[in-house]
Amino acid sequence: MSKLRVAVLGAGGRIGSEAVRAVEAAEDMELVAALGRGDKLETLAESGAQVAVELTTPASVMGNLDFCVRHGIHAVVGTTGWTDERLAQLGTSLAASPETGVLIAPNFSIGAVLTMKFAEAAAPYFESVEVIELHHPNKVDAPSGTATRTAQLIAAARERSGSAPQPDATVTALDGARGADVDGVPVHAVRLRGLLAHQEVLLGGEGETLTLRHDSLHHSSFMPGILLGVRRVVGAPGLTFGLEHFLDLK
Ligand SMILES: NC(=O)C1=CN([C@@H]2O[C@H](COP(=O)(O)OP(=O)(O)OC[C@H]3O[C@@H](n4cnc5c(N)ncnc54)[C@H](OP(=O)(O)O)[C@@H]3O)[C@@H](O)[C@H]2O)C=CC1
Ligand SMILES: O=C(O)C1=N[C@H](C(=O)O)C[C@H](O)C1
Repeated sequence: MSKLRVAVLGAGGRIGSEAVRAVEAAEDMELVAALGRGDKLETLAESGAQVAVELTTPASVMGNLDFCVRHGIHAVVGTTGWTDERLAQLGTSLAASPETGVLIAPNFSIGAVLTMKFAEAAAPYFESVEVIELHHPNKVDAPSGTATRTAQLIAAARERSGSAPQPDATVTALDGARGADVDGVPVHAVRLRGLLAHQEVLLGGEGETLTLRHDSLHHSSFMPGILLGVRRVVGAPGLTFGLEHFLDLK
């Protein structure tokens, strides 16, 4: 069987460099390009890549994806910064290249995907829900893509089940004291030397709390998800948002 030809964009970065090693080690894949900032995207087209793994920055991702989609190169995207406007723009590009698949995964680690699922399931049963994400201090954005997605899933689940707005009688003396508001769910971002990528979902009801916590202790936690995404995206035209769609989760 021929190997999948894979390129990594952002190959010199924290997660990109780990992805390069993971693709090189995968028996069913061949690393055909490893691009950093300043490398010409034409190299990507010339490499014959079937799939590009996009792990750059929110400022670079749209241009890179536009190039990939125009050249019929499938993409597995971990880069953050997704807004409705950006997704609509990507949708327009994909409409012109309907065979091409793009997976955007706010988080590639199985534990983080499960935390999102559990939070979504639990949210309607508690009056209060807050999300705390904790990352290394070199992270470029806040809140994390994972926390934003988690809060969106929580809010949608509560809306579907007719949950009341969260109780909160606080009058804040300082802006930001209650975190960011993502669809009505408070999201707090911690940046701390020594951490990698962590998240807690705090749920509170009458006389009880439930805490869901996930810890990525090493960038290797994201690699099985990236490799799964590469294998599956070639058969999934259009946009897939969230790795859960490629997992057999009940
Ligand atoms: N979905 C997931 O599971 C995960 C997602 N992420 C996300 O991935 C992204 C990268 O994170 P991280 O590795 O920590 O960040 P880094 O800053 O370590 O890496 C980003 C890399 O991309 C390079 N780069 C920037 N622009 C381009 C470009 N146009 N073409 C090619 N390379 C480019 C940078 O080069 P230079 O240094 O020269 O600027 C840098 O080497 C972030 O958005 C992060 O949130 C991270 C971990 C897991
Ligand atoms: O920048 C990181 O490190 C991470 N970014 C992603 C995010 O913003 O959710 C995924 C993970 O949290 C690591």
